[in-house]
Amino acid sequence: MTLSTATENFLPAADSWAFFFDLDGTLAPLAERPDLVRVPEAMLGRLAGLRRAAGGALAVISGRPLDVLDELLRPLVLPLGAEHGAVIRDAGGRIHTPVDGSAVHELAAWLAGRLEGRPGVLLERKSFGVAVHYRLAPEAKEAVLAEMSAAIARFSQFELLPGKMVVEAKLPAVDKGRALLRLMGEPPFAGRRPLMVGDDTTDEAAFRQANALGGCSIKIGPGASCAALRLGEQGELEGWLGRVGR
Ligand SMILES: O=P(O)(O)OC[C@H]1O[C@H](O[C@H]2O[C@H](CO)[C@@H](O)[C@H](O)[C@H]2O)[C@H](O)[C@@H](O)[C@@H]1O
Repeated sequence: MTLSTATENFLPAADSWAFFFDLDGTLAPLAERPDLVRVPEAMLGRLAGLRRAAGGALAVISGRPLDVLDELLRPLVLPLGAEHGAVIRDAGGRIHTPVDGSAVHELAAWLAGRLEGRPGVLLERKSFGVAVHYRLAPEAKEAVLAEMSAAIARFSQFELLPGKMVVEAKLPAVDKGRALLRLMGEPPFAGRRPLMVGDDTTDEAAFRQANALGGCSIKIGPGASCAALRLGEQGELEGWLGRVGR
């Protein structure tokens, strides 16, 4: 039995599980630039159906900022762990920001100066961190890593988080595992078993947390992972969700 087959056969009951999804590479296919990403209509429909079946126990935990997530998930308004959990919107719509991100403006300005004039390297500013993308300039990977390491040495309240063709600076006190734990502490998530679905190294903390809480985790695509199950590629998720949401 392949791991994908094991996932096919894993159909968590919507009335006793809580569902957590990463966005880029999970709910939406990756794109050349962050602003080109769209969550397909069919996927939005699946999420809406599963949310109904799960009594609202469905959230997105992503590196993206909260306003961007709302835009990408429209018309759905979901509980969110945005910016890797630095910004949490609970099921009641209340926003929690558990960390102090005041140094981020200085960090972003410093990085912008260092990276200026590098073709294909994109700096994405967030409220609690900065992402530097090199998907359009893969040859710049080492230079981006060097600049980000220099940034962390200078702004030591931040740490590096490598992702897919991106290096991020984020606050150490936040990760997707803590975001999942926080959301699981309240209705309608509390008392259920968590399932986390993601595709990237940035999802590993949430996979670990979901497993530790007696739940499960699904990694999309190749690469080492602590996830319990696997889907071969992003395109497989929508069909699988259709079977779970029934
Ligand atoms: O936690 P996620 O929802 O997976 O977000 C992780 C980062 O995703 C975005 O970057 C990634 O997707 C881009 C669009 O497909 C792609 O161009 C880039 O190479 C990927 O790294 C987003 O821009 C970041 O803010 C997120 O942290």
